[in-house]
Amino acid sequence: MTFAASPPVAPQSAGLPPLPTTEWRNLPAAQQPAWPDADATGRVQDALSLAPALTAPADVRRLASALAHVGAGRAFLVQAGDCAEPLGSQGLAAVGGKHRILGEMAETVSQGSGRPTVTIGRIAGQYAKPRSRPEETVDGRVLPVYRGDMVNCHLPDEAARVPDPTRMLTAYATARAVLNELHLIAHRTASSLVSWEQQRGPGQQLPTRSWDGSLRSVLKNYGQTVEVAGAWTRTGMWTSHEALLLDYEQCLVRRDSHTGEHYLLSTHLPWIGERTRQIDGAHVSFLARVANPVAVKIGPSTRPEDLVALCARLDPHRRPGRLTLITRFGAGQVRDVLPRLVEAVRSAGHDPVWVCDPMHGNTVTTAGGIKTRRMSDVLDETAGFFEVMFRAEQWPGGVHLEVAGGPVTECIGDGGPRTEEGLGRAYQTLCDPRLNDNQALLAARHVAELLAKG
Ligand SMILES: O=C[C@H](O)[C@H](O)COP(=O)(O)O
Ligand SMILES: C=C(OP(=O)(O)O)C(=O)O
Ligand SMILES: [Mn+2]
Repeated sequence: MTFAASPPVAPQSAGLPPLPTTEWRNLPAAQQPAWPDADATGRVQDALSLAPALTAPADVRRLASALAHVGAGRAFLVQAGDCAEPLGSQGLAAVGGKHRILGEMAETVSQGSGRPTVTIGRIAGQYAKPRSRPEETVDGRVLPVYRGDMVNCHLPDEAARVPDPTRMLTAYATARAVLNELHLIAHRTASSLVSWEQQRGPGQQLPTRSWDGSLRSVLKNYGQTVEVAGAWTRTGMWTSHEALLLDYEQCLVRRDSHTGEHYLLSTHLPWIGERTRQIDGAHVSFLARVANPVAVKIGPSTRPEDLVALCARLDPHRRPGRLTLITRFGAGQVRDVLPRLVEAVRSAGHDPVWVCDPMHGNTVTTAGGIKTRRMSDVLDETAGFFEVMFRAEQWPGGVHLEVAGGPVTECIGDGGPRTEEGLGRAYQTLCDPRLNDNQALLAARHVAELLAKG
């Protein structure tokens, strides 16, 4: 049996408010840049609106179906990648490392859970960043803050920090190239898996991970090898990013002529960030209207009644796989804050996918001004999330991590620098500190153990 053969998930958009509409343009939109030239921005938007979609509705629906299986406790989700992806050749060069580490993490988790792992990258679109403050001081100079490569440049220079709308075109082109690279990697991996499959001797274990997200690869709990080659012909992982920059995202909404639904085809899974999840804000209004599965980050200040309102707005028909809640409370708060939110959501009759982001509630700044995270906090918040979920008899659906896919030194602790002094060796992130390969696998093993225990 395969997930592909499972009953199809009902169209996500049945009963959703219609598109196209510009309603969200009249609503407050937090964290948007002030483009200096409205005409230039308009020309970029015209070009983007005519450009080919980056993802396909059928693939987006397949992800919704996979997430429905996660929600039902039949699979686990690993979502990971850069905090802020770089544009251009640098972005492209990072794809192989990301694909490799996500695959290894998924395999590790599957071995612990005995379940398939749905693998989603923070990739091919994670180019815009919300920030805590509009300005920062670098070497005594006050500068507008870096807002992601799609908006401005990270270099500490006044001119470089001016928002440039043509960056949206470069972002689109980079996302396209990254997706193409993911397809090529998936094809290569498919061929080698098929030949390995043909040569393998009796009793040899098949891999359990499902790189392509279709969950049709070799799944312990789902019977025999099924159409391995067919299953590996897509991207190798699903894509996701924070749908932050509405001037870009709204240009990539397309109507699916088969179903009449409107999809945001800049990605498979768009999410709303902690800083833009206002119930009456533009981001919620926008994503409430698209047929993709959607996610929302929720921080420690989330009130149960606000979360229930968000669930009602984003998933009024309570469709399996439609809504993912990504919790990011910090190791010190997860055990206090999460139980009431889980209870409120359950009592309101919603059944979202619950995912733990043990990174964003645990960011600290060193005395020298470097942003970092401690592995001990990352592992502790993950453990707290599992404890709370198991106690509430809810499936802990997945983890959401920032990983580099290389030997960076951005987070302190096991598998990386022991102290702050070691951070400078290979601190390369454009925004938040990411796990290196050792730390990412450590986090995956930790999850595997927690799953096996639970
Ligand atoms: O993830 C990226 C966010 O932009 C980040 O966590 C906020 O970072 P800041 O506090 O440095 O602005
Ligand atoms: C900004 C981010 O997260 P959050 O919205 O949870 O702060 C992020 O995921 O990079
Ligand atoms: Mn981040």
